[in-house]
Amino acid sequence: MKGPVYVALDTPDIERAKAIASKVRNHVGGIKLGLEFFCANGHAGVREIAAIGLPIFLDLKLHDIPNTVAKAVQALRPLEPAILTVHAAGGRAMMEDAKAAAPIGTKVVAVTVLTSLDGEDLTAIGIKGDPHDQVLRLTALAREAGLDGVVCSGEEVKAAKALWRDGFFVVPGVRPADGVVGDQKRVVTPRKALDHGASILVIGRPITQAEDPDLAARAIEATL
Ligand SMILES: O=c1ccn([C@@H]2O[C@H](COP(=O)(O)O)[C@@H](O)[C@H]2O)c(=O)[nH]1
Repeated sequence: MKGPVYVALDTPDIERAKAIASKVRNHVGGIKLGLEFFCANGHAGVREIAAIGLPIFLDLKLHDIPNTVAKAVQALRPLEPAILTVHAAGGRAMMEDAKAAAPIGTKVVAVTVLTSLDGEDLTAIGIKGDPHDQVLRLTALAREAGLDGVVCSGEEVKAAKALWRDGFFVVPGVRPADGVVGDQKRVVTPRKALDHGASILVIGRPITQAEDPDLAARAIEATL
């Protein structure tokens, strides 16, 4: 695998996405495309970015009844993403059906607790316990459902990995030591996320909103 950083290209503007991808391509291991990009550009947009030659992580965080999610994954099959996300909160059957519908080479990973949420946010939506407990509960469920791994913050990845030695761990909410945190609440540095067991790091704004995205990607790479 190339470097562990997947750059999140969160923009509806395909030309901007292509420009950033081309600038940072030698200093990242892959490209993450999420809802903002996909809703604006669809399959054709994903294909254009994939033509740059880096693995594509399609972060659509699918969450619906099992049949609907399975059909959505089937519709995504021609894109053959390297990684695809569903929400673990969709339940075991939904995750099983998503995995069954995915292409053989696609890692299907489950979002546990969004890195933008803290304990208070969980209480507000009726989830007792802290993010750590909930991440471990959903990691165990994702493993039972036959998925490839989970998305969690760098604060939980060590414990999640202890539970699932050969799981694939995606860590967003990653900020360089002096980085702007923004809407993220459970944040660690790239180095710490890797030391604690992350398989890949998802980094968006610290790279994409930097004056020089290539320099920002290089600076992050140098800390790893
Ligand atoms: O729990 C999660 C799951 C996914 N994300 C996504 O990662 C990037 C993070 O972007 P930054 O600009 O580095 O904050 C973004 O695309 C999210 O949709 C996440 O942040 N947390």
